[in-house]
Amino acid sequence: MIPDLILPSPAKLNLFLHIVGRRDDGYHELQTLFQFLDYGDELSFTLTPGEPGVRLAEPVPGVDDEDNLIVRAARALLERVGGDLPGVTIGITKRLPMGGGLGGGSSNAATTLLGLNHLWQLDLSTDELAGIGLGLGADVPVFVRGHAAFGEGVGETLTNTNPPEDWFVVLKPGCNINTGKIFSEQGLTRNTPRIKIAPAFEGDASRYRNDCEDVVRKLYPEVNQSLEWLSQFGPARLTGTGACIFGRFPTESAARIIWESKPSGVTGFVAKGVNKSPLHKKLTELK
Ligand SMILES: C[C@](O)(CO)[C@H](O)COP(=O)(O)OP(=O)(O)OC[C@H]1O[C@@H](n2ccc(N)nc2=O)[C@H](O)[C@@H]1O
Ligand SMILES: Nc1ncnc2c1ncn2[C@@H]1O[C@H](COP(=O)(O)OP(=O)(O)OP(=O)(O)O)[C@@H](O)[C@H]1O
Repeated sequence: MIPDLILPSPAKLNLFLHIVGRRDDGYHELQTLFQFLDYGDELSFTLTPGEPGVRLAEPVPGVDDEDNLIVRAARALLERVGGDLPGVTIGITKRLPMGGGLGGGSSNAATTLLGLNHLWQLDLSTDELAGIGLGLGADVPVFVRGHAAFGEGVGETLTNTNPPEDWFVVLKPGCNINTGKIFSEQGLTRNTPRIKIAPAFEGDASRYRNDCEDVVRKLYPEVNQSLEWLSQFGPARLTGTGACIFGRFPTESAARIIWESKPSGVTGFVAKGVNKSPLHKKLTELK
């Protein structure tokens, strides 16, 4: 069957990630710089008027359909709008590693919210969709809003910004990292001084860091080794709570030269940093 809509579900990088405090409910307050990559998963939406409800064309390996953020996003939207809507089957081409710090699941949730808002002609505002998204995960709102941003709170307070659109080598060390585990580590830095103004770009690499990096390096030697290798060519950093790491390069060819020389067995990809999400670019083209 030909899908009614095919949309990208891009990755994000945390160009830096500072932990500046902890809320009473245990969640950590962050200051982070989000940028999108022109690389990610793809979702396809096929309306099934004779068959109500939401279903996945195929399960994502290792994730129960009921827990899948795509299904949870669609159900949250249905709950918000009620009414009699045509059913939908959602297919996924998964390229982003799970537990990689690239926000794959969160991005899938955002693409589902925006895709169904479009297909079902719901006309919900971005604020409403970001609000529904926040209920699904802290990283969902930035994917719903679709612009590179300085994130505060748990990532829901977003100020648009325009970091340079450099090229990145993203490496996936051979381990999956559970976000909750890293945030519960005793040795985590939790008191980085707050930055007062949203940085226009990342600037001086030594001033901004990923506060999860030291803990992750100690717990996962694979991440430590990959960071040591990539940092030979310039500053290399962890995204989110890992496991992926990235190095930035001014041109595609510079990034590809490093990519071609990576140690055998290391996976990952080369992608461009973009300040407008590929999802929003596609939706604008459709309008
Ligand atoms: C690390 C980031 O990727 C940075 O963009 C995000 O903050 C993580 O967001 P996420 O994947 O949506 O994380 P969640 O699935 O909501 O959180 C998993 C667990 O990590 C802990 N957690 C998460 C985010 C946060 N700001 N503080 C936390 O302490 C909580 O124990 C939570 O139960
Ligand atoms: N559609 C989905 N795609 C990927 N993971 C999903 C999905 N739905 C639910 N999950 C669950 O979410 C977990 C985190 O996956 P995700 O790909 O978002 O990790 P991540 O890149 O580390 O995210 P973050 O950067 O937000 O911490 C997975 O281990 C999986 O159990």
